[in-house]
Amino acid sequence: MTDSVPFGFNLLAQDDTARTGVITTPRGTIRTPAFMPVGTAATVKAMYPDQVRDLGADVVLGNTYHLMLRPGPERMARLGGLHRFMNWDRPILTDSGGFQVMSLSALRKIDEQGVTFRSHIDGTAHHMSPERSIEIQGLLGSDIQMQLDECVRLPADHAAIEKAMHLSLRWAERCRVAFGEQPGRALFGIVQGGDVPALRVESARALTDLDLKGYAVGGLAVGEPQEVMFAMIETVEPHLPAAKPRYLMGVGTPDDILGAVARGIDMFDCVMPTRAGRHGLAYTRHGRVNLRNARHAEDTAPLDEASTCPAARDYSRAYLHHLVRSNEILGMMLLTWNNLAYYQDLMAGARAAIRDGRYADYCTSTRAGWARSER
Ligand SMILES: CNc1nc2c(CC[C@H]3O[C@@H](OC)[C@H](O)[C@@H]3O)c3nc(N)[nH]c(=O)c3cc2[nH]1
Repeated sequence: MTDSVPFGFNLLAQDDTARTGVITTPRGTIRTPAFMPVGTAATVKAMYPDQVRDLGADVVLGNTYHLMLRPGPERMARLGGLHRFMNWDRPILTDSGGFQVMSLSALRKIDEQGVTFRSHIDGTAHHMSPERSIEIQGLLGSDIQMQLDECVRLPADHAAIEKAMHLSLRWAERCRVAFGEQPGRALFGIVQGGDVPALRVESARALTDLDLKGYAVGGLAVGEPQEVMFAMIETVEPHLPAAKPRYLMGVGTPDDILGAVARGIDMFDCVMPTRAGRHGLAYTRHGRVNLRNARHAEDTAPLDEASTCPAARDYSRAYLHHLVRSNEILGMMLLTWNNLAYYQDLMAGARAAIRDGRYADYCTSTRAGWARSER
């Protein structure tokens, strides 16, 4: 990887508040709006890396919390870093680990210094400070690194949301110092503030003053209704620099993504397409299809004969139903492949529609296709 190519973002077109652009990194470009397949433990589950690339993904996610516990950051560095480890030579974005500590580990504590927790794998005690999170992401070789933050589950009281947002701001500053100057890599801040508009604006403005290379909207997709999520994006968007990428963490369904793109978001990650694939659920142009359902038992039609993805085009629903009912590994592989291909097709369609100034029509026709669902 060369640092000759600085991290950058070029806005190509806008359609109302929706944007399309290109993020440049030393390991390749990222077309936005972008969906980033989740590769938590150094693998996009049930997928080969070249399949992930071929279906159109420009970037995948790794996860600091999981990788710091296994195989460990120093070992990963000795092995040449995460890209070589997982045979993915394009950009990788890593989350900072705070969210997983709160959702996965036992016996955790948050204080000014950082998070203290016990591994959900072997119960060993760990401490992660903002500085250590940045050090770990550097040892992994991450191209886009996230600040350590405190994400509050909703609903929550105003005091708890404010306290976590202010702590996250102090941690953003410490991450910026620890990250230093790395031209080819990016540190993103994470806007917090729960469902309180004033706190959201305060967080966005303070992070913008740090002049980071990108901004995530965090603290959402944590149990709030979609309209609250959209309202918070609308609140924050005007206070984020237009020239920097915006990343909505952990989102979401195809409908969430269309709505968030319309409100100015550029990057998404979500376990939905991969996790649903492992549970027999297919995302298609015609809506969601539950292949476990007996009505597919003799349906010789594929999921989508018009798809370029072999998993959607070359296998009957009857066969997929059989694989899912038999809990066969190939069922998880084919449905994961189909779902990630569908998400990438959805993003490619959105990018083209924004370029052509017809994004509203694209959303209407895409949603109409889902309504014809449950074939
Ligand atoms: C699902 N909803 C949701 N996920 C979220 C994640 C994890 C995404 C990360 O969690 C992992 O997926 C579960 C992936 O590896 C991804 O990188 C968040 N991470 C941080 N640091 N801060 C947040 O405010 C935050 C909010 C989220 N809301």
